[in-house]
Amino acid sequence: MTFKQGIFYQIYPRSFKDANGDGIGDIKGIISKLDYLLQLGVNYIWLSPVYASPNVDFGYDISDYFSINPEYGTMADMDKLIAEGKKRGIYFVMDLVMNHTSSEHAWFKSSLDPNSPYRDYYFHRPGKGNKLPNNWTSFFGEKAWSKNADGTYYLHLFAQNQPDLNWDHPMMYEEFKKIILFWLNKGIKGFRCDVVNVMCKTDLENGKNRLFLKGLEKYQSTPKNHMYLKRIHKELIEPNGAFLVGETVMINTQQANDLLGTESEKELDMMFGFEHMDADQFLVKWFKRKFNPDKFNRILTKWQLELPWNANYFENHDQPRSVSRYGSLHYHKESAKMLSTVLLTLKGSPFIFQGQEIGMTNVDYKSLDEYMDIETKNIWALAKKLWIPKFYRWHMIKTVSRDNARSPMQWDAKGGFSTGKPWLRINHNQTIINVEAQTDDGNSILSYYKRLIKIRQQHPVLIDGDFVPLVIKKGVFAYHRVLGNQKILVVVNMSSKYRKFKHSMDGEILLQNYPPLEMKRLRPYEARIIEVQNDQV
Ligand SMILES: O=C(CO)[C@@H](O)[C@H](O)[C@H](O)CO[C@H]1O[C@H](CO)[C@@H](O)[C@H](O)[C@H]1O
Ligand SMILES: [Ca+2]
Repeated sequence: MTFKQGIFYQIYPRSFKDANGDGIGDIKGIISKLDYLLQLGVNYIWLSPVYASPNVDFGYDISDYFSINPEYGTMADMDKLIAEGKKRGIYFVMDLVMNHTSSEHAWFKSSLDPNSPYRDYYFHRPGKGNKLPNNWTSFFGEKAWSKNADGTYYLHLFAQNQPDLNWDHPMMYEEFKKIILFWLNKGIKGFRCDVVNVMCKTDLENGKNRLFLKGLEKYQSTPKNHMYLKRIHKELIEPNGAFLVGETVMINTQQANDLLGTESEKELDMMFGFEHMDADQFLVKWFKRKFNPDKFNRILTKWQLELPWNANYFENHDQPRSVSRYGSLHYHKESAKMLSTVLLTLKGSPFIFQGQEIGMTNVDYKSLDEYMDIETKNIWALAKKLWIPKFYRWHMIKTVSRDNARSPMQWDAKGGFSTGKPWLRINHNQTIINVEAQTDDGNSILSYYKRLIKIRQQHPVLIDGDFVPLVIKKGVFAYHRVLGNQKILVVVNMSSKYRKFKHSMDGEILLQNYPPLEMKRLRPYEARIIEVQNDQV
């Protein structure tokens, strides 16, 4: 099973399954659900960080890359998880954070001493007069520098507890070589590389004036970044038959192709782009605009046509739930199935985020203290400072907060996630949206995902076929996948209105999310996968 043939499933361990009743998901909980993932048809699990961490950014602030966060279990549990997965033909992709560590990491603690050999593992710099070393701002809407006790400052593109690593330091590659080989030797098959295209800084001079992410041009996909990715892929990944999927922010298709490298000098094997995620925002994600499906589908089509292979996703632990964002709660089942139809028939590796397979929605929290995400709390405070009225601040976090994705998995109607009090409240709609209710219901979203994954595995055209656009109009999105004499037509309606579709839909219907009906019009959020005659060959 190559990464190109596999179905990927992302687990956010803190919210997946709690096995010891402390309200926090853990590795034993994941082991207990491997058969569920096997039945769903999953081949690879991307595991968000389980390393030791003070949890300021819930794992994306790593204090020790060689040990497991005790809340999630032990290294023995991790070895068992990998072994139990292997028994079922399910392999693991670890999350690798190379841009920053936790400020609790031994390297950083030691680096606070100016004479420490670790001093230049980070960017400790003196201020300029009473000013910060430069004007850069962080991804979490703060200044990108924080003060050390000795009056100097250190750089952090994310939270102040996530100091950036200095990849100009000759030891940095050696350190991550040890980390990568440690986990590859444990039998994992690949890495999801966190914000992997911001980790090398050309210099620390002031950045151009821009509303958000001042300094971006100083660290986005720099030449040194490309050099390190080539080296990691050639010296560590290829010799171990592994692969890299990169989280690559703020890039266009040209920059994406550069980050794929070349046949002889590979960098990333695939990556998560963000252009489709930005289709429903003004400037930044906090200012939402009405979802325009045609804009969304034009962006998807561009990436389908301009990249040889994509890592396709509509959800992850940083994004709101797709059925709430791109679908409809009124047509909950139909729209969740429609979105999955596109996700699993686009060219590239499909990534399903935990709970997406049952149509989990954005959370129904009523007050700020129900939210746990540092970025959400930062933005609330920043918006308050900017005099944004309370009703709109509330609208911002309700629609955009990352906690929309992180509420505990809904296994059954009354708390299958944990016997204890969950670390983050479960959505009250677990009474109707849960795995147990959908498992034996042939018409459920879960059953649809299972059939869809089978169809994908049985039709090589859906894996290796060319993507041939046909229609993007008024919410209708249609395209062919073509491989030799195999040809499949995918037609979906991403709107709540009935829509005309004038092209032929003759052929064998492999799957649809509505009962069959001889009709030229598409019903709200309708989706059809049709095997058609390939009259071109
Ligand atoms: O959610 C975002 C900002 O609003 C994204 O830009 C996100 O910060 C960015 O995609 C990087 O995300 C990754 O690195 C972060 C820092 O490690 C971590 O908080 C995210 O969870 C992770 O996916
Ligand atoms: Ca637990």
